Amino acid sequence: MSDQTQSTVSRRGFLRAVGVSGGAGAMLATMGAMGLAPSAAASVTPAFRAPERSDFTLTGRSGASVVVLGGGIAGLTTAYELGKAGYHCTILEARHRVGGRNLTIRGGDVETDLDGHTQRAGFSDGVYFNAGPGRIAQWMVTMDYCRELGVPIEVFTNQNADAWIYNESAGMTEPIRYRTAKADVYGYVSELLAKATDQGALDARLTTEDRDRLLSFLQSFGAIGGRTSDWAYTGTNRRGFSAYPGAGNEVGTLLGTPPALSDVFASNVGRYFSFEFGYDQAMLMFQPVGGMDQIPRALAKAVGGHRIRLNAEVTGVTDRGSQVEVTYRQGGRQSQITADYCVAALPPHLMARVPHNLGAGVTAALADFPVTAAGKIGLEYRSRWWETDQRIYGGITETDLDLSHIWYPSYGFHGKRGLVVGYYNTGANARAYSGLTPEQRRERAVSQGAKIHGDKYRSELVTSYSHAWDRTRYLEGAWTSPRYGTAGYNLLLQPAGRVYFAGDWLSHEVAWQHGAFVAARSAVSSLHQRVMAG
Ligand SMILES: Cc1cc2nc3c(=O)[nH]c(=O)nc-3n(C[C@H](O)[C@H](O)[C@H](O)COP(=O)(O)OP(=O)(O)OC[C@H]3O[C@@H](n4cnc5c(N)ncnc54)[C@H](O)[C@@H]3O)c2cc1C
Ligand SMILES: CC(C)CC(=O)C(=O)O
Repeated sequence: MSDQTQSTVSRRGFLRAVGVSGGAGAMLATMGAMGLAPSAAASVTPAFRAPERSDFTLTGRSGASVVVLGGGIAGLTTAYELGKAGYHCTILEARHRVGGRNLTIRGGDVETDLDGHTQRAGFSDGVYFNAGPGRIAQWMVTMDYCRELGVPIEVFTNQNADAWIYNESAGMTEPIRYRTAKADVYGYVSELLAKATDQGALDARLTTEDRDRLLSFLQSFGAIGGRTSDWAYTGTNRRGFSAYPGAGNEVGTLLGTPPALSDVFASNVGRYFSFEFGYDQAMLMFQPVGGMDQIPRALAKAVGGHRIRLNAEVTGVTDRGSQVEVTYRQGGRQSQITADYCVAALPPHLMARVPHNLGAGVTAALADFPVTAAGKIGLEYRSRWWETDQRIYGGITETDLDLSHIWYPSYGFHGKRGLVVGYYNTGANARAYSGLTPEQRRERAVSQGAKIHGDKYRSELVTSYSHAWDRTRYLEGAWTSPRYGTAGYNLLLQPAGRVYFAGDWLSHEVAWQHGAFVAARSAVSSLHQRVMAG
C-alpha cells in the first residue's frame, strides 16, 4: 500500500478508535497537534483514552477436536485460545518451524527459496535478523500476548533525529540528518504560514484571537523570527552542530545556515515526516528481546509441541457434514486427520489452491486477495560504526533509492558487532531484489548504502542474509490487500460448514501481527459460540 494510503487509513483508524467521526475529529486532532487552546475542544471531546489491556478468555469449556491449518500467529493463537477452553487442537504447519511470516534468522539457519537459492545464515552468536515483523505499537494486542506469555520486550527505535535522509533523485549528494531536514522544513513552512496569516490572507477563516494564537504557535513550532523580522526563518540550533557545545566558552559551531527555501522544498525531505504521525508507527514502539520469533516460540510452547506437526503440508480439506477431514503430506507420505472443526489459517492465495469441497464461491473469494511483495537484507558488521562514527543509535534512514529504508539495531548498543537491515522494500523494488541471487542482492544493497554511509558500509561487512517474501515457499508474499465490504471478503468471515478462516488478511490490520491475533480471536469466538449452543 502506498505511503499516502497508509497514512490516510491510519488517521481514519485512529479517529474511529477513539470514537470521533468526520470533521469534528479531524479538527480536534489538528488543534491538538498545533497545541492550540483546548477550550472549545474540551466541551465536545470524549476522553482520549488508550485501549485497555485486552486479555481474552472463552466462557465455558469443550472437549471438541479442531484441526488448525498453518502455524503462523493466527494458527498458533487459535490453538492457544481454544486449548485454554479445553479443546483438542492439532496444528498442521508446512514449514520446518512455526511462526509463518514471523521469522527471525540466526546463525546456522538454512532457508531455500522457490528459485532454489539456499542461504545458510552466518550470523554471530547473539546477532539476529527479523526478516518479517520488527516492531509493535503500544496499543496492539500483540503487546498483551507478550505480557501473558512472558515474552520480555524492549523499545524499538522507529524514529531517530540523528538518522539520515537521502534523496538521490532530488540531486542530493550528501545525506542530511532528520533533525536538520525537519528544522528547515518546519521553519520555512512556519514562515510562509505566518506571513500569510499576518497579511490577512486567512482572515475569512480566523478570528483575531485565532490569528494571534496561530502566530504564536508558528513562532515556536518553526523557530522563526517575530513580526519585526517578517517571521523569517534563518536557522536554529535545532539543525544540529558541526561541533557541539562544550566546556567553558565553547559555544559550539552551528551546522551552517539553512539552504534557500526553494532548495529545501526541492530536496523533498519532508515526504518522510508524516510516517511518525501514523497511529501504528508512532514512538514508542517495541520489540521482543532476542528476536520477534520469541512470540511464536512462546505460543508453541503454551500450545504444546505434541499438538504441532511440522513439515506437514495440507493437501485437501473435506467437510463431511459431522466432521472435517484434512489430508496432508509429511515426510513423503500422505496422511489424514479428522476433527470436529477446522480453522484454516493459511495465506488466502495459497488456501485457494488447496482442493476442498467448500464451494466455488469460497475458492473465488480466497483467490481475490492481491498480494504485495516485500524484502529485507540483514548485514552483520564487525564493528558498530553507525554508533561510534555517525552517532546513530537505532532508528531508520529514509531514502528514495530502491533499498527504501535502512534500519539500525535497537539492541546491543555499544556491543562488538551488530546487524543493520540494509534494505526493507516493497512492491516493484522488492521484486527487483527478489529476482537476484543473494550475492547480487547484497552487492546492490551495499553499493547503494555506501552512498550514505561511506566505505565502512562495505569494508566492515562480515556476512549477510536476504529474504524475499514473494519467493518464500508456503507464503508467496508479504501481505495482502483485502477487498473490504465485498461479498467475497464477508463470505470468509463466516464458516464454510465446519471450516473457519483466520489470518491478518481477515482484519483491518493487515501486515500486522495484531491483525492475525484479532482475526484468530474472532474465529475462535464464533466457533466456541456454536459449540456452546449445542
Ligand atoms: C516484511 C514484513 C514486515 C512486517 N512487519 C511487521 C511488523 O513490524 N509488526 C507486525 O506486527 N507485523 C508485521 N508484519 C506482519 C506479520 O508478519 C503478519 O501479520 C503475521 O505474522 C501474519 O500471521 P498469520 O498467521 O495471519 O499468517 P502467516 O504468518 O502467513 O501464517 C500462515 C502459515 O501457513 C503455513 N502454510 C502455508 N501453506 C500451508 C499448507 N499447505 N499446509 C500447512 N501450512 C501451510 C505457512 O507456512 C505459515 O506458517 C510484517 C510482515 C512482513 C512480511
Ligand atoms: C507496511 C507495514 C504496515 C508493514 C509493517 O507492519 C511494518 O513494517 O511495520
